[in-house]
Amino acid sequence: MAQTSTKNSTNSQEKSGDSSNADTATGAIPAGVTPMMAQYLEIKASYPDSLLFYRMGDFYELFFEDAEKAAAALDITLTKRGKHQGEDIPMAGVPVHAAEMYLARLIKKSFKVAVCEQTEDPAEAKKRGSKSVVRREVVRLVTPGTLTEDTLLDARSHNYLAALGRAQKDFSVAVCDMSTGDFFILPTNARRLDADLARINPGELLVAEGVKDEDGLQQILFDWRQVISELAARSFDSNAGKSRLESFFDVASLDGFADFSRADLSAAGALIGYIDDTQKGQMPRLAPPRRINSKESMMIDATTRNSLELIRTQTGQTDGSLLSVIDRTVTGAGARLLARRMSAPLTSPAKISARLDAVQYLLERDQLRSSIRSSLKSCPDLERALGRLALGRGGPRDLMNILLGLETAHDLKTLLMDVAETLEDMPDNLKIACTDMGSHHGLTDELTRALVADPPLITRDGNFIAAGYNATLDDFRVLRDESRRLIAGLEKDYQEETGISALKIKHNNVLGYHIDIPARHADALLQPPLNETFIHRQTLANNVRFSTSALSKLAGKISEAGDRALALEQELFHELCASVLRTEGSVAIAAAALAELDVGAALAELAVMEDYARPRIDDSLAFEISGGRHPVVEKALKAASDSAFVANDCTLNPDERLWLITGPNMAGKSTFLRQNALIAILAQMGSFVPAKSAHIGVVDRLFSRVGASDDLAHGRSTFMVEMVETAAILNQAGPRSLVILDEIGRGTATYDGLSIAWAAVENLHNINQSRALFATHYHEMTALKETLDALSLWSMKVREWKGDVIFLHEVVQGSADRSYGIQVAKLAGLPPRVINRAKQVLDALETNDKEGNKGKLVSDLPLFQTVSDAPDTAMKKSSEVEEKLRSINPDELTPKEALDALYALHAEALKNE
Ligand SMILES: Nc1ncnc2c1ncn2[C@@H]1O[C@H](COP(=O)(O)OP(=O)(O)OP(=O)(O)O)[C@@H](O)[C@H]1O
Repeated sequence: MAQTSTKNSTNSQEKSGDSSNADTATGAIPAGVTPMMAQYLEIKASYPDSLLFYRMGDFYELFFEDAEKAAAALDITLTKRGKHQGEDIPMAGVPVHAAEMYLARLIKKSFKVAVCEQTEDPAEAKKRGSKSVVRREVVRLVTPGTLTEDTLLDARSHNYLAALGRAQKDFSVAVCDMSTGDFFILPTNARRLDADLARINPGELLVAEGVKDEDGLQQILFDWRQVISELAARSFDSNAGKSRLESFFDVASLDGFADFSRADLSAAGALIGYIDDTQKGQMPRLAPPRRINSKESMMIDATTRNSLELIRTQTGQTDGSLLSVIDRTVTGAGARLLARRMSAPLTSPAKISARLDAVQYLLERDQLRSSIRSSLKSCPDLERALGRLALGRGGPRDLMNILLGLETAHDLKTLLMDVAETLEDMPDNLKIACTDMGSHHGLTDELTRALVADPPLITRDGNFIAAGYNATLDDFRVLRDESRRLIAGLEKDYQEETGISALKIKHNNVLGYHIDIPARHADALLQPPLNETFIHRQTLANNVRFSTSALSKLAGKISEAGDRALALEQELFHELCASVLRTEGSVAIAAAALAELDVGAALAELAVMEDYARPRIDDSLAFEISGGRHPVVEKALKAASDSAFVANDCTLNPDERLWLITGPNMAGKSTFLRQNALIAILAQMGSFVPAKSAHIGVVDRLFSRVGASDDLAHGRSTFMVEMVETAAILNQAGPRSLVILDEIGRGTATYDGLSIAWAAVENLHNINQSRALFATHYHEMTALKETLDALSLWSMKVREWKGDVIFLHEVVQGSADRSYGIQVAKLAGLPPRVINRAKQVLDALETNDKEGNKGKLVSDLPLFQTVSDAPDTAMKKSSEVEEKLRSINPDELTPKEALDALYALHAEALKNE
């Protein structure tokens, strides 16, 4: 709803919108500018790139260009408010109580919003003079990477703020999630940067001014242009960064955390500086920075992630991605951890096995797994509640969430310890989780005593501290409640005294407590003797209102008791927050342990429900998948109750590490290629895999190029995109890599395409020596078998039946003899005329090819020959139907005969299909 009113504005001068030249706290004002507008312009000048939400009473108002942008983005009314230098001031406004919703929409559209609040009481401003303006300050800059509110965030994914630092040739990306406190630093280099950014997938990326236009970086950063915020180069100074980190973590040296490079310090310093700027000094809780060695995880570049549809599909949906299909987590934190693991599969067999051990343990214990999952289901988001409390944006419900989360941790720890004979029986990761869930009795006891069962979201109205927790609060409340009882008594007394049983004591915001009687009884109270007690306040159409000194006294007591109770509750709230934050480190560790358990139990559940097997991961170069399946395609087939998914083996051992796969379109090549890449990712992230068995020598880099499309934003054609991506693979892949290539060279002339594909396979085989799957339509390439030892030929099995093709989706040894392109085109519904013509062309091409006489083709197949000389049967038949139709005279037919004729024609038409 459009909101344009300025009701409840706080200061008469602000409302007037006149062009007085009065002085303000902000200094001299140019002629024709109101004091309020002068204040606005001064604040706005510091935030040129943000929309300024300027607080006016119950509204945030936007002016000038900001108003125009916000009105268009939010679909709210654009109106005018006063004049500035003779021109109307465009204005739009949003109510404060609904501001979060509007903020969410603006942030989604990549705006930044500076929230400017009134920071003094209007009464104070008035003391400075009737024309003074209420002091206002920007209290927060809301940007895509600095969100903490549940309403602005997706519970199941991280929202990362990242900063790209650099020192000479070294790069580093510092990353944090302000809502959870996660903080890590990823050293990288120009070659890995693309993959590392894709792994992080930041909601906002901070870079130094000008960096995004530099050669080499331009291409990589182009994909992130929507989320880039440019900062002055000095924000990335590594010395300043070091000091900032030391002061943020309150340490004399950072050595205790890790050995940070200059690039790390540059990135992390810019990140902390930006948080400080946007949060106006109200800093979030951040875990000490972990320095991650990117070699510890499988390198997967942006194109590969995109083509494999890991977290999102190529159209940007979460539904239909690998993550959506395997995610059985029951908490937001668990879902975020699972996504993190999928984004960065491990490369250490020992660490992978440790994760798999935990999954297996929970897989073998149905009862334990189900108890863990049902207890986690009702567990609130401990990490985010803690994050909000640390930022001073939390409320009583967040305290309750901390309590419930810690109680769940305690229950789960007990559950796990009960099941295991000794702690030693448990796999290491679960043992660590048990320890991490810790013991927080002191805090949970305190919170249990302090909080009511269902506390409100915010502290404003009080009533969240339980009775019995604080004696003084209890006293205030008794007083408050007692006074209420006294009001009821007073009402009764006055009814008796006046003889008016309709007399009521009511409360409203204008008069406070007052006596309300129907107008017909009013006279008695307006005359002696009652008018000595009852003081007239207000006459309405049907009611008259009075006050008395006794009532005013009582009201004063009530309000005082209420105010004091509220103030005390707020104080207690801050004390409780402080207690939580004193142990924030261990609460955060417990939260992480809960997420770990959720992921372990979810992957175990997945393995049981979907019949996944535990993969064997080691340092060899093996890749042996037996009975592998594609989890997403399998699910889609199940949902459509279509035919069952056909499982396939894949063995890329050193002596046959490159599979060349031929077969028609639609036969399942892409599915097969992708499923093997997905199995490698699932295995190395520590999940069981959709296969009968899997033995994988750790894959350090995964490359996938499956189908390309135009990249208009980059100004690249399909073929160019394909070549850029292929170049990246051939330049970077090594023996530990897994490469998936589908139909390289398709986008250009046949012989060019074939030559490129040919050379690419030779390079993969001889130079890269990677484990690779290469699908192609070029049957000529099967000749490579003669020269490349480790290449083996495979094809997709199909069966021909009455001229149609049936896909068996089975990968079999050998090469395909034909493409079946025309049969597939027929299945796709190309008109029979075109299919028949294509068959003719194909026959002619094949004959001429055999005779080595391509030039003859054009003369054999003049353009319109088919239509004139050899009208295709389908066309001829439809003429017969037409002729029959023409011979019918509808006027002469009985209804029965008409129906019979219709059936006959229909049957004829079917025959012609
Ligand atoms: N193993 C399988 N079992 C059952 N159905 C399958 C299997 N593999 C693929 N399919 C089905 O066949 C369809 C086509 O598969 P896919 O896209 O992999 O074929 P393709 O050979 O790569 O075709 P194109 O060359 O046109 O891309 C899939 O959408 C799926 O419905």
